[in-house]
Amino acid sequence: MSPSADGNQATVRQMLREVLVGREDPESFFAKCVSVLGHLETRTQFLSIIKPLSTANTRLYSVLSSLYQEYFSQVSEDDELELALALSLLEMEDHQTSTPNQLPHQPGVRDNQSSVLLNSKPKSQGKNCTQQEDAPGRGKKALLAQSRSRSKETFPEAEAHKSLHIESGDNQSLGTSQTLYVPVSSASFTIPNTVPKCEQNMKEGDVNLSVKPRHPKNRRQRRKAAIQQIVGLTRSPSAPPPVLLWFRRDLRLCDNPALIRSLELGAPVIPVFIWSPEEEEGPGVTVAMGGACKYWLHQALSCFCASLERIGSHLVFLKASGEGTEVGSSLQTLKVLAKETGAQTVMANALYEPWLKERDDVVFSSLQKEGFKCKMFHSYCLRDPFSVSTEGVGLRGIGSVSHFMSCCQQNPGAAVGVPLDPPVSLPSPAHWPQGVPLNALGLAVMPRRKDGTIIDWAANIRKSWDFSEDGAHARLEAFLHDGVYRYEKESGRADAPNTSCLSPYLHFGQLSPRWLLWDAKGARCRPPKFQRKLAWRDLAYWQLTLFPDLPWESLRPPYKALRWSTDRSHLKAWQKGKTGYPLVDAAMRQLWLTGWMNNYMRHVVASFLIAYLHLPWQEGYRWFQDTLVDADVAIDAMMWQNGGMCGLDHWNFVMHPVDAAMTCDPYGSYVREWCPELADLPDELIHKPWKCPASMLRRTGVVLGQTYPERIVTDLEERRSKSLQDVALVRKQFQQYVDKRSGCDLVPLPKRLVSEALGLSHCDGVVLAEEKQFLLPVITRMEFKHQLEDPDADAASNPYNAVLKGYVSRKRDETIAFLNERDFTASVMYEGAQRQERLEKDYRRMEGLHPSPSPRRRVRRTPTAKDKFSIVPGGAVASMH
Ligand SMILES: Cc1cc2nc3c(=O)[nH]c(=O)nc-3n(C[C@H](O)[C@H](O)[C@H](O)COP(=O)(O)OP(=O)(O)OC[C@H]3O[C@@H](n4cnc5c(N)ncnc54)[C@H](O)[C@@H]3O)c2cc1C
Repeated sequence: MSPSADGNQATVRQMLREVLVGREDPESFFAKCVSVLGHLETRTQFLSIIKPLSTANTRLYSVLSSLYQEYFSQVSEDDELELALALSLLEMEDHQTSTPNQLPHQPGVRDNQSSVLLNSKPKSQGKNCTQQEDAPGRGKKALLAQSRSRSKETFPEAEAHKSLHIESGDNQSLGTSQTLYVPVSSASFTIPNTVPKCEQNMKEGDVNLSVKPRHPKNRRQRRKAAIQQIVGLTRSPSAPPPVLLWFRRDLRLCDNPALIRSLELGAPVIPVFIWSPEEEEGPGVTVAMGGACKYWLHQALSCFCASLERIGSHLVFLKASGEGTEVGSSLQTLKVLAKETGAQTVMANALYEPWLKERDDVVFSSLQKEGFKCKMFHSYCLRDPFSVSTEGVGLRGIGSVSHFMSCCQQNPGAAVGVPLDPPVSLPSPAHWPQGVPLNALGLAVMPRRKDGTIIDWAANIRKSWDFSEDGAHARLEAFLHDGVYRYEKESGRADAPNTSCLSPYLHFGQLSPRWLLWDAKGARCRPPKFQRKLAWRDLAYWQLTLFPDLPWESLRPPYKALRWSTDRSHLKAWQKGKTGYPLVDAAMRQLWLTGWMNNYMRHVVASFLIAYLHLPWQEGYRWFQDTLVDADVAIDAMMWQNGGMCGLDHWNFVMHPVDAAMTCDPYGSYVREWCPELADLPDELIHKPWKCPASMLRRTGVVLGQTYPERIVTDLEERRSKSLQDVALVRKQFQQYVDKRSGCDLVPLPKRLVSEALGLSHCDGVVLAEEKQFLLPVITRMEFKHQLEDPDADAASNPYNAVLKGYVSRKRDETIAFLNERDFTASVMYEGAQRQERLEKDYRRMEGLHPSPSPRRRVRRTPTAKDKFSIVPGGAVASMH
């Protein structure tokens, strides 16, 4: 086959995708196919091009093959030409017949909508058609081309909205066939709020304008009826039952596999959102949906419903219902909905919180038992966390992003694939089920004061964000044009928007990680550090699937016994941004007012809570879950566990509340924005107002303890030492969880990882039966290892003191950036070399040979510290009965 033929076929395949997503109708597709491939090639290749549909979408396949059969079974050239003519003129036909007088006036049809369409009819329409009718002597391709360009000219709204064809009527002669344009994004579809849900169907009523066929047995008519079924917009009793498209945290049109797949079924689609707080919350203390998140969800649902309305559909809101006193469940609600609508298929995109996955498994298996077809798609993470395996990589370094990426590289699983385009229309059911108004879900209920006035705590959040999918794409675009250029080195800056601010959109699935990855890869500036952030996100979900208790239980057993402070006043001060440390306060106020702060600031406030206030990490987690608009159980819990010293990956640093400002807010503008009472202090003192001379405070109107709080703790060094000593104490107390050889903490492994480590299949019963606990040495902060040797030493004398001092951290950032430059390949090669060394060492030991001198290695840590301990332990699994 020639390259150009290859290219043509690729074009045709691309066009076929448009048919699948409803952007093109089968007849136009076939006509274009003949035009692109030519008569002969269409005859020989068409059937093989559409062959995949014979299993994937049988209805579309049969329509296309009947189009093909019909076209090529025409014996006479005249017939062929007539068919081509008919195909090419489909867009003209409606204007011949759909005049107001000719339209049967059906109940429920809103004239104002149809009139928009009808008014746009060109005056010269009759003439155009006559010209077409005069054309039989001309070439088929020319005719098609001419017809297309004319229809664009005369019906610009059709082109603009990529209209669907809703066809009906006898096509024997051009004068009697009918095609109605259904604009999918025009104002003519706006439904007044006052129209009840059932009447909102009337927008679908436009479709009903189609005239009943006069010769139903006519061959072409039958074919068109089939097409109508494919597009799913007919109201005939034989229309396929609707599909329930269950939206959860995938509130988007772009790159939504469940949405596209349900469209491909060719049935009406009923998008539904079910609010079930009990299911969402799961076991333990997840605070899965805090106040800020619920508010975002409310707004996002409202925006998404509007997006669906623009493509001729809408979102049905439901509160989970139960039977009798039973707590409302999604399963029950779906069953009721299926009964009401006659739906036999349910589709959704998967969620990975273990309790939600369990709920989904129960829902789908129970529906399947009752004869429903159910399909779950994967799109929330780049990689399905349940499919990530440590096989071939081992457990060494588990918890770090490099280890996780190694696992993904070694066990690639399903390809990430190409993002899917959004559909331009969504077929609606004949009858919409009765939902509840969005407000009834109670997601954005504001408290009231005693006097009845509303406390609108979300006013600033509203000002700070655009909650729509378009808003997500606008942010992404803005970031890829600007912030991305500074991301590699300056993403820690609090005073400049150098990060993407996409986290809430990713959390609610308004932007898919795959879409983000593709755009980031396609951008002119492609910092590996940014792309690795998506791996961090996946890593968090992987950890949550392995350790479902992640949001409330410390992974390292000894740390559960740590002595924490119970000082509620300190906690309150931290939450309200009144600690007396301007950098911490600015961040906490930004969080309260906008629902967000950048990653660096999250580290600063987390370090302050844990290392200096000695408050348990769970308090920080819970506050974040309630106040962040991107609050994400998996990421938040992983980060707070790491910050709280008990996660898989110890942070090997502690942020100092003043020194950190040298990196993230060197000129004090961030503090000035969020703590305006300090705005007049000079740059060099704005982060430590307690050092200001009294005269300066007077001049700038700052009264410590009045206009700005006094520091709630002043003995920072002592508090750090105390924190270290507490850790040393519990590590001594629970020695069985400390690896004697390396000094690393030992973490009990979940069964899934044990099976992988032992090379067993996941469901192998042997490991489960033996009831053994397997312990793995994990990344451990170097200063803790040293402290174990000298438990009473103070933090300052610890050579591995983890506190970052201003510019040292920037240097560290640069070191890491430098290492990251080689990106993943480098770390994989490094890991590979290390594995090789280990094998060699084991071999020598077994053979009784002298150990070979170890080669010099690059160590990934703060360059100033001496390299006595390695933070990454060996990966041997020990077992305890
Ligand atoms: C204590 C603490 C708690 C956190 N809690 C959350 C949370 O609840 N929800 C949340 O989305 N992020 C959380 N993060 C991670 C990170 O701070 C935010 O994802 C980031 O600040 C969001 O801003 P951005 O979109 O501009 O990020 P960018 O730097 O532009 O990164 C792009 C995306 O990558 C992902 N990402 C970035 N950093 C991380 C990370 N460390 N771990 C996992 N994914 C990451 C996010 O989805 C983010 O939107 C937390 C970090 C800390 C230190």
